[in-house]
Amino acid sequence: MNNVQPHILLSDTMTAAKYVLLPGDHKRLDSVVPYLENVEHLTFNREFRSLRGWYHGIEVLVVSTGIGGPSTAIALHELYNIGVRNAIRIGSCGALQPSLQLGDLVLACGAVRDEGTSKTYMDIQYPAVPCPELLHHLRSNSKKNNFSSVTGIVRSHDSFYTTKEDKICDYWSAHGVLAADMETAPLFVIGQMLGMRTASILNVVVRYQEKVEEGISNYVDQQNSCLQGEKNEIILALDSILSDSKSTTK
Ligand SMILES: O=P(O)(O)O[C@H]1O[C@H](CO)[C@@H](O)[C@H]1O
Ligand SMILES: O=c1cc[nH]c(=O)[nH]1
Repeated sequence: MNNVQPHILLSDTMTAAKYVLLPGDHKRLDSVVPYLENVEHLTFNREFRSLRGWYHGIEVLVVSTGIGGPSTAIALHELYNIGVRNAIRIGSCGALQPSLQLGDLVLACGAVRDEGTSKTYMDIQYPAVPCPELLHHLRSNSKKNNFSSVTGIVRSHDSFYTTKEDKICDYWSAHGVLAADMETAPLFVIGQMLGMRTASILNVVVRYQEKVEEGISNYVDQQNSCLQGEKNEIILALDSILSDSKSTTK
């Protein structure tokens, strides 16, 4: 069967992986390479770049989703079509709480659906939540590795530069939301609808009330502890895949 998917350009003849890591930025694939064996770079079309490798004998795909819900939804559908059933986002985020430091990891136990993509799939009453077993593995492996992480609700959004951003962030901060990204809510909702197990790890790259452009520029320039956070989230995702593959409860 030749089922090459139109955007990610992968087919089920190219990989038998059941697990995928999903960074937004395609450059983050290079940071995953040192942790995998026998890495093969597969495809690169639009924002979707892919590679596969092995972690302790488990085949793992890594596919970038680009920025935001629509491209993430496309990647998820096409990954489902080639047999992938477990997706862990390895993303970046802006903190919504002053206690969060650069490089801390946020493990999402739910996401505010403040974006358009998940709403086109499912009524807003439907919760955006991860697979409980995958979240459990993230939490226990974070503890084992001694990573600085916190579990809580995140907010997924569609905008960066409206005049209302500060107000919106303060509102969700006051209601205990930990951090903001753009893909976690659609990942959780659409994953659930497809029958895929999902989880999301977010590396803090912008402090609460810091200018978002400055935080992201520093991350892009690889100037700060965000890079350690990025390494930690990759190790955490891979160790959790290993735990999950050994688990009898899935
Ligand atoms: O670094 P990634 O994984 O792309 O995640 C975050 O960074 C992008 C914005 O700069 C958005 O995609 C947001 O969710
Ligand atoms: O504030 C931020 C920072 C990174 N990514 C986001 O989505 N928001």
